[in-house]
Amino acid sequence: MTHCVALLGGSFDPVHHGHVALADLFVHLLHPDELRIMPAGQPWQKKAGLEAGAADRVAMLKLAFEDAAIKPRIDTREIERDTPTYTVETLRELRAELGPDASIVFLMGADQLQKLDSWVDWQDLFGLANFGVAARPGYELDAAFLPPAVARELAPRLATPEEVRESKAGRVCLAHTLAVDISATELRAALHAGAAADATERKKPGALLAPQVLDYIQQHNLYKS
Ligand SMILES: Nc1ncnc2c1ncn2[C@@H]1O[C@H](COP(=O)(O)OP(=O)(O)OP(=O)(O)O)[C@@H](O)[C@H]1O
Ligand SMILES: O=C(O)c1ccc[n+]([C@@H]2O[C@H](COP(=O)([O-])O)[C@@H](O)[C@H]2O)c1
Repeated sequence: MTHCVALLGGSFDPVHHGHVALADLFVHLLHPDELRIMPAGQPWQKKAGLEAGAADRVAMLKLAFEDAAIKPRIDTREIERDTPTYTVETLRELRAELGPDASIVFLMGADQLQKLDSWVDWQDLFGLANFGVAARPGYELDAAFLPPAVARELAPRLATPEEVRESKAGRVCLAHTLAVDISATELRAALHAGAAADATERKKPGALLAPQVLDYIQQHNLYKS
């Protein structure tokens, strides 16, 4: 059986139930040998920058995934790099480390697929890894709603989870069943609003992330002011 590594990259500012559900879904679909979580160092498309520091984002990831079906390795290489975070660079490194035969599956939500053609050297990504893309409320997975260049690139690559698991790169599995309407943007806003959130229609932070992560945020005074 092919050695399979599922990889979830993200800003995780902070990690929330949507991230854990996305990773869990693909662990169940792919049965990977390894799950890696890769916090971005300098996610260049997030123009406003990140609010929490790298050490806090890593600490929160460890807490959020402590009960996961497969205990992930938190891979900090993108944080240690002092240049903007380009996935193509990370996947080149990983391919060199894992060898030509490993199945690498980069996981993402539908919002990222919608703008995949804005990623640096995006067409090279398919030579390096497979992709597992999950539905996300507010974003379409259907080809008719994707940028035409992305839809064209995807069409011949669509595959079942079993095919992706046994393929080293170039295949894409779409998972339509995820429906977690949570974003870190909304979560940061709820945390900043604090007690005021109780008096509004806003969802409470406790509904959006793991209790141990919320405790960490409160103990370390993150997302205040
Ligand atoms: N609710 C969700 N459902 C499906 N995928 C998600 C969800 N939230 C995040 N993801 C995916 O997880 C990865 C990392 O996301 P990220 O850390 O940027 O969180 P975010 O909630 O999108 O953050 P922000 O609101 O700050 O943009 C991305 O591939 C993103 O598509
Ligand atoms: O390589 C790129 O140009 C690129 C552009 C946008 C996003 N990404 C990656 O996609 C993942 C999710 O990004 P984000 O912004 O939703 O946290 C994370 O691993 C980013 O490094 C990568």
